[in-house]
Amino acid sequence: MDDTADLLIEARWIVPVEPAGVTLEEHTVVLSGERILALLPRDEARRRHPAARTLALTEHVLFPGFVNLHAHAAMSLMRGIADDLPLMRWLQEAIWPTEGRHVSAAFVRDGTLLAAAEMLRGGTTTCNDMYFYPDAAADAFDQAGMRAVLGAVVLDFPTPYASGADDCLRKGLAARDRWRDHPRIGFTLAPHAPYTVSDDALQRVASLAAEIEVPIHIHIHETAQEIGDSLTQHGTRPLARLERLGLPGANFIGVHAVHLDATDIDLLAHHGCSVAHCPTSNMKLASGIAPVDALLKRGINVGLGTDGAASNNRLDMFTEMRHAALLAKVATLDATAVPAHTALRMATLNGAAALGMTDRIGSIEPGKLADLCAVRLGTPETLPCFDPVSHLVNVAGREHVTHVWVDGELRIEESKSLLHTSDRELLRLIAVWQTKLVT
Ligand SMILES: CSC[C@H]1O[C@@H](n2cnc3c(O)ncnc32)[C@H](O)[C@@H]1O
Ligand SMILES: [Zn+2]
Repeated sequence: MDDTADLLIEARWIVPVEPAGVTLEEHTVVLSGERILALLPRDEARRRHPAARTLALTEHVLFPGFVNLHAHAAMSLMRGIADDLPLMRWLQEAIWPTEGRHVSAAFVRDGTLLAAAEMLRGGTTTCNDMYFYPDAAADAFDQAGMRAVLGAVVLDFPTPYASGADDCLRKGLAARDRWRDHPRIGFTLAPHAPYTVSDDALQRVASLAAEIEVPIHIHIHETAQEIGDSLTQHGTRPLARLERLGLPGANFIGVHAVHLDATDIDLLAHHGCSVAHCPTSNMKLASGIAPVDALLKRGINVGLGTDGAASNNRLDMFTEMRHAALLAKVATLDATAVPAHTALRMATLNGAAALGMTDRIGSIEPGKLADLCAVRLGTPETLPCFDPVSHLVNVAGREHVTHVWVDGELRIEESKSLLHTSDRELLRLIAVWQTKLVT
């Protein structure tokens, strides 16, 4: 690594997330190109690196960019089209028919540009996405300058994207090949859910994921109906069926994981699986409350996701942290469940861990990539501030984000987007889609 310092970011507070529980005052993050060179007391950084540019964030907290561990970015074009429905009616009566009529590579590219703009403005620097046309989504994330992990989705029925599971895998692997050397784009295998993918296809996913060394990203145990249907159709709970087919392992990201009994939790812990907790989506679709406190106490890695904007209806990791913390307290009747520093770790380092990326992102440590977010805590509604981590979860929101870096590149400056696609052009694109979707 080149050790020429380019930029000194001096902040009132720095929360590196690792080591856990540490908040540094009057420190500096030293950047060299796309990497973090050092984390030093302010005066020492100035002394050691007198030639570097300096950015003084005098009333801000600096922390690692959020890792959104589960999203369907392009669904932002369907924000608000189907509120107040439970999951299966939401999918079958509203979402799948709309997807059937409108989803195309252009839809995914434009919808993902919209989502990336929203996520970056809210401090999210990495998105673990799952949607049709991952190649088009990768294009959009690349253009926005975000880091993304795209799911090579697998569904066992025909969609506008593919004729079935084999076609999905062929297209997903081709997309992965095209993006193989890109520094900010990665891939997972993403079977949609146990109830939409056959045993044969799931087995193929398990062996392929081991062969090409990518994570498996799948919705699991989202509703009580999913468990009941699986027992009727397969004679087992969904996770037990996936275990029989060889899917759970350290590379397994189970999304939602709401309806878990003791054997399910044992299984997740035994195989070293991760869970993507989506508290807002789980509340909005009335799916239930995931037993996050119990999962964390069993040592299971739990990250946070927004799900898509059609079931949330925002892509806002501040909201997810707050909902995760509050839901855990109300579910356990224990006010100590999911304290603020745990919620922040779930939204950053735990997401990176689920994706196998802790060597690169998720915390502010020398050698890691400079994916960073600054939040201003100097406004009347954020003062006084005794603990900036408590404020990030309980007080601040995405409206307080001022600066966001991805790979050391400034993407949001003084709350203004520096995106490749101008705000005006993006709004024009979205207006065209809105008209199409209602006709
Ligand atoms: C295979 S692409 C993604 C597919 O999943 C649908 N979807 C979005 N949110 C959820 C959810 O919470 N549970 C299950 N399926 C979901 C989306 O509409 C696409 O069809
Ligand atoms: Zn989802």
